[in-house]
Amino acid sequence: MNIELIKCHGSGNDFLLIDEMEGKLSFTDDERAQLAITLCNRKTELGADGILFVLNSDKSDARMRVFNSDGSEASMCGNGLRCVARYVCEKLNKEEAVIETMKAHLKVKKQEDLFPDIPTYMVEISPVSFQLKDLPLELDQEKLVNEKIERLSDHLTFTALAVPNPHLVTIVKTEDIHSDIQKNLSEYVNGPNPLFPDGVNVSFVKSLEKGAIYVRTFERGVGFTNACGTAMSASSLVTCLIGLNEKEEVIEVYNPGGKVRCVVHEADSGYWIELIGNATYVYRAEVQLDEKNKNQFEVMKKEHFDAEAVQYAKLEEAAQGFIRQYI
Ligand SMILES: N[C@H](CCC[C@H](N)C(=O)O)C(=O)O
Repeated sequence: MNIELIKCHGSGNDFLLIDEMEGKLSFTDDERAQLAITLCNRKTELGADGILFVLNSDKSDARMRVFNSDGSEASMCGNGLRCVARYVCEKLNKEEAVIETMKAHLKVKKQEDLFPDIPTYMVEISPVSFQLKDLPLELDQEKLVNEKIERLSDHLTFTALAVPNPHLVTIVKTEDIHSDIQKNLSEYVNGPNPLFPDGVNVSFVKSLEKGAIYVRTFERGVGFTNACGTAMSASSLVTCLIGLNEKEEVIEVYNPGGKVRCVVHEADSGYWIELIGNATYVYRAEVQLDEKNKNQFEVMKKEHFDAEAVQYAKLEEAAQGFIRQYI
């Protein structure tokens, strides 16, 4: 079977985008999970943090399903949704669209370039819940906002929220950003444990200055990634809750892969976050799957988007330069 795909990234969080809208391709959920495990393997010619499947939607312009590199499906992916937003808007020749995701139909919209010649999109991150049952987090309380979890740390305080995928966020000092604490804690809560039966994305956040934060995330189903869009959105909201930043104001969110912008909103229906950042194409490829062995494939063609790589490298260099002043 031949599959055409686009390797893309949002702030260095990279994905393989596969279009199932044309009807030439249609996979079962098991096949999607197996494709994610096989094609995201970084020991192959491809490799990525996950796969974005773009499908038709009865009610919206398109539908996104996201599978982590371990084959698990997530309810949401912020960086991936920006890549899907670009793909669908360009396909339908629109400046904005609505994309169906597992828990919501979300607005997406082309934005002014975040940096010269870098395709930039805004995506809506919602619904947001602080109910521990929505992660789930097994604690005998309704919410966890800036509180200790003794089993995880004797000095860190955490906030748990679903956007709607599950996030655990802690505001740390510089020394904790580079320590093994995050790796050890994240591997525990994403293995067999009494707290997070479905695992959780774990973010360590450093406040750089008013309106600027740094977020490093260990992603459920992946591990450490260059960035996690839902985590940066969740982290921005947490910094507003604890008074480091303001709702309705732009927060520059730096990460190991570059930077994005978040704006936290509070509506009658609850919080939602605007996540604004790049949607960069890396290459277009044609892959031939081995019919007999689902773990084997051959890359028949690969065409790189060289100009986009050059432009994104400039953004990344500028972001790293800013970060180095603080961390
Ligand atoms: N690993 C996440 C899904 C991908 C989210 C991330 N890549 C983003 O940009 O939000 C989870 O299992 O909840």
